[in-house]
Amino acid sequence: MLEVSNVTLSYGGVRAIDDVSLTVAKGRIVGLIGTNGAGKTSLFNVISGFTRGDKGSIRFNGAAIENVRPSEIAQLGLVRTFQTPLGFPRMTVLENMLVFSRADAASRGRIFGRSKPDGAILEQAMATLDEFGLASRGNDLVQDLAAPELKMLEFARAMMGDIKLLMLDEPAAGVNPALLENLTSHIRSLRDRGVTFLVVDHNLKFISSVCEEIYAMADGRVIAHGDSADVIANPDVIRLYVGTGGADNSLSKEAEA
Ligand SMILES: Nc1ncnc2c1ncn2[C@@H]1O[C@H](COP(=O)(O)OP(=O)(O)OP(=O)(O)O)[C@@H](O)[C@H]1O
Repeated sequence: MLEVSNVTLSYGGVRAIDDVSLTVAKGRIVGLIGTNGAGKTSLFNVISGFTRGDKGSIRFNGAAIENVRPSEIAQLGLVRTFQTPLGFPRMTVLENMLVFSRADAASRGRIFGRSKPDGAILEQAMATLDEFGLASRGNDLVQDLAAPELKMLEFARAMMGDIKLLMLDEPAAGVNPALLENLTSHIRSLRDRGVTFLVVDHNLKFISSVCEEIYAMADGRVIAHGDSADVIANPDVIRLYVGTGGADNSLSKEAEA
């Protein structure tokens, strides 16, 4: 579904991505780990079109997307979230859902000062909010949401389009254990409904429990790839995390277990 081949990106003298190749097969939940500055977000930015790589190719369902704009990439069904959830803080939760809907402006209705939103779109938005525990927040302003609710909204909003591949950037950051379980079950159920995932996170316990396959990056390069359990137990990966005291240290504990 997603094929990243030999992608390189430099910021001045810093090589943020150094000849990275990565594949995400349809229906998989793939993790991407690495300590701070490893190049994970830069890679997300290049895949989703927000940053143009210096070299390399990216194909999504067979189509070359390395020179395609983010909005067009999203329309192809490749959607990403951000470390800091984006949104329209002075609009309501429901309006934010409608903005992200794939429907045309007329169907999205009153957010553009026109008629009421199309019933089917509204129904989809309400059902999705309900699924993500935000049903009672529909009429509240996004600026009044608590951080975990904002995370859930970002996830819910992404579901308003016809998503094929969802790239999650640190979904577990700042999320309490109960919500994390909730998030994990959302990811699994969406996968069962046909969504493929690429997930970046520092919480290795979360990543290794939700992902079947992991890529590990360091200094812009892929240093390990394989089944989650194998990558978590990989000596280079352990050295990286133990050496920096990075992430939540669950890596070393899991590897020892
Ligand atoms: N806009 C930028 N300008 C200059 N350097 C940048 C820029 N964005 C990233 N970098 C550098 O590129 C390297 C990779 O950064 P990146 O944010 O992709 O890493 P990361 O693995 O996502 O880290 P984190 O886990 O902290 O988010 C780092 O050395 C970083 O300082």
